[in-house]
Amino acid sequence: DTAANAMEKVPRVGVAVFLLRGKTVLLGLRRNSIGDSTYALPGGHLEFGESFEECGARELKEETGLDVEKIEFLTVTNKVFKESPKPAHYVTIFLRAALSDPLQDFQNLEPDKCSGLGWYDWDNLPKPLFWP
Ligand SMILES: CC(C)CCOP(=O)(O)OP(=O)(O)O
Ligand SMILES: [Mg+2]
Ligand SMILES: [Mg+2]
Ligand SMILES: [Mg+2]
Repeated sequence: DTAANAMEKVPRVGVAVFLLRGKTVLLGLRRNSIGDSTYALPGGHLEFGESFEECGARELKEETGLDVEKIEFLTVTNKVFKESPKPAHYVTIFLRAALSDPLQDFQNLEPDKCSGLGWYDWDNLPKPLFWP
C-alpha cells in the first residue's frame, strides 16, 4: 500500500570529491546525518538529471564555496549503512578535482551539517573516517 511504499528503502547515490592541495586533502567533520562525527570528503546526493561532475562541483560550491575544475571519475562503492538511525543504502561515486584558483580557501557554508573543514595530511589522516 502507499504507506508501505513511502517507507520503502531504496538505494541512493552520493558523490564525494577528493580535493587535494599539495599533500593535503579537504575533509569535513560530519554532523547531524549519516556518519555523524566522522571525517568525510565534501559531497552529497546526486540530484535528478545531474552528471557526476556537475553534482561534485555543485556540492563543493554549496558546502565550501570552492570552485573546481578538471573533475575526473575515480571509483565507486556500494554499501548499506546499518549504524544510521535507519538502514541506508548508498552507491557513492568518488571524483577527483583541482582548485580553479589554487589560492582560494574554503568557507564552512553548512555549519549545521559540518562541524568544520580542514586540509589534512594524506599520510596522517584524522580519525574516524566516514566509511566510504
Ligand atoms: C551519505 C553519503 C554517502 C551521501 C550523501 O552525502 P551528504 O549526506 O553529504 O548529502 P548532502 O550534502 O546532499 O546533504
Ligand atoms: Mg551538500
Ligand atoms: Mg546535497
Ligand atoms: Mg554533503
